[in-house]
Amino acid sequence: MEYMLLWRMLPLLTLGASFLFLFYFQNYSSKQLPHKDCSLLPYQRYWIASKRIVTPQGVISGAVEIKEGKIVSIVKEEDRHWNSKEGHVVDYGEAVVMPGLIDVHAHLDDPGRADWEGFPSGTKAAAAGGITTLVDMPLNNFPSTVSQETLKLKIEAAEERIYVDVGFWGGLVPENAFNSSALEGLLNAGALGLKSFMCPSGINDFPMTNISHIKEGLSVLAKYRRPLLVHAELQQDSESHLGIKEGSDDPRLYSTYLKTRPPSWEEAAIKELVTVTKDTRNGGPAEGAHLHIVHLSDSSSSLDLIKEAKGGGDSITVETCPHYLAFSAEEIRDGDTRFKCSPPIRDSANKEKLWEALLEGHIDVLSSDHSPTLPELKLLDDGNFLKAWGGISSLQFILPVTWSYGQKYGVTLEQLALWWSERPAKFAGLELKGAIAVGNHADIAIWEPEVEFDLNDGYTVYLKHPSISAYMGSKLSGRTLATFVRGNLVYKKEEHAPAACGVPILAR
Ligand SMILES: NC(=O)NC(NC(N)=O)C(=O)[O-]
Ligand SMILES: [Zn+2]
Ligand SMILES: [Zn+2]
Repeated sequence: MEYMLLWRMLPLLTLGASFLFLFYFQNYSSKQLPHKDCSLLPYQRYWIASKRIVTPQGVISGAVEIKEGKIVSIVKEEDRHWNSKEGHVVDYGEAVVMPGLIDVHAHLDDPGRADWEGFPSGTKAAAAGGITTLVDMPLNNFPSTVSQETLKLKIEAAEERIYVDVGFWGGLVPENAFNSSALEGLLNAGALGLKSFMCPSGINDFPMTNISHIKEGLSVLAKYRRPLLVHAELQQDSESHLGIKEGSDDPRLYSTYLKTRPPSWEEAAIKELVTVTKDTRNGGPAEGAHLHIVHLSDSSSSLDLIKEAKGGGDSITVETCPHYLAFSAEEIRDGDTRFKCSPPIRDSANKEKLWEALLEGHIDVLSSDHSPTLPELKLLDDGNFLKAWGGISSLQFILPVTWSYGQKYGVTLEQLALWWSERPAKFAGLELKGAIAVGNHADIAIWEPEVEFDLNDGYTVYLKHPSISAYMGSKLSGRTLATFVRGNLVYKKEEHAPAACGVPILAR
């Protein structure tokens, strides 16, 4: 009897199921397909033409065909038939068409301290600077991103509030380091890798790790083939930082701050790190894991240790930031705490050696380490370097800064693409990003290297607190004309697309 009833109900059940399917599918696809407010260009299929397109095979004159967010063909000028092909052509003339920048180290402070930066302002600034993907750091937001649950808060906070794509690093802290299921939960939830500090981070709910925590972290990451990023400064109790005398050393002098964090701190941290990166070698117990040293400042002994580890087959990379390449300690004016960061900006000889290492390929990638705060916490009036918040605000300017300060060293467009797109994409595991190549996301920055501008009050800065940026007041060259994220024109000459259509990037 019951059996008969089931048979009679079957058509009804099938109908119900198909409605459910249709409903789900429509919802799903409406989320996936960009709506018209995502882009300032009303085409799904079009060409971007220019005399200077930066591809992994070199700079070409020609056009890039984009269809539904992806690059579907790249045609050289001499093969002129793209002209006759269907589709709208946006001709940028002499402007440079480059892969969008990928910044693997940015603190957007959202949720919890969105008044320091926040997803909307941070990603608008990114788009205005030619950045198409950011990887957000797990600290300075509150709570810190150290668990599956807190990563979920990040993803929720990003929803419909990001103008470029954003991935997330999770935090490796003493609380989760020996708890592999907690770490796996965080990695399964989509963290692209983990980040830890070997010195106090300045954030209470993000305590520092020691080398045993780091070794444990690497062993879990090995299974996922994802990286561990480390802030490598290890406090040395000896001479230096205790050497400054309260009262006699003026806290408004940059040199006073410099003494508190000598290069020996970086060297000591890296010395410990390379004892565990041996495990990442082929056949080693943590093969598959990777260690990445963030924001290297010391270009002497610290760098030598990294080179040696690389030479031995350790899976290790290192980044530096535009501020270490642009500024030197001698130029920082008394009380100008906009320049305070850790590790500190060192002397000009150190800077020259950093450039050399970058040009020779010993430094792998560049990142902003955009780490803003409230202007009050920068103590600009006081100018006390010892008490001010450490962190440089730079996100919108990283391309013109690298380009402008790189002129002296003959930096090429291909090198910019390597340091800011190709290698960061590979390092963060972003398979469809980082190069203008067929099949990749159409993440593209259009900019004019020769156009100079003054970063003064008349310049439109999208960062929440422009006044704390160390670059305000400088003259730079390289203006962003337009930025495309997965084919959406998200930024064009001081205008953003009405809707925030960046997506969270989650590792699988
Ligand atoms: N809590 C921070 O954002 N710290 C940052 N501060 C800097 N770099 O001065 C960093 O990345 O270490
Ligand atoms: Zn750091
Ligand atoms: Zn940082």
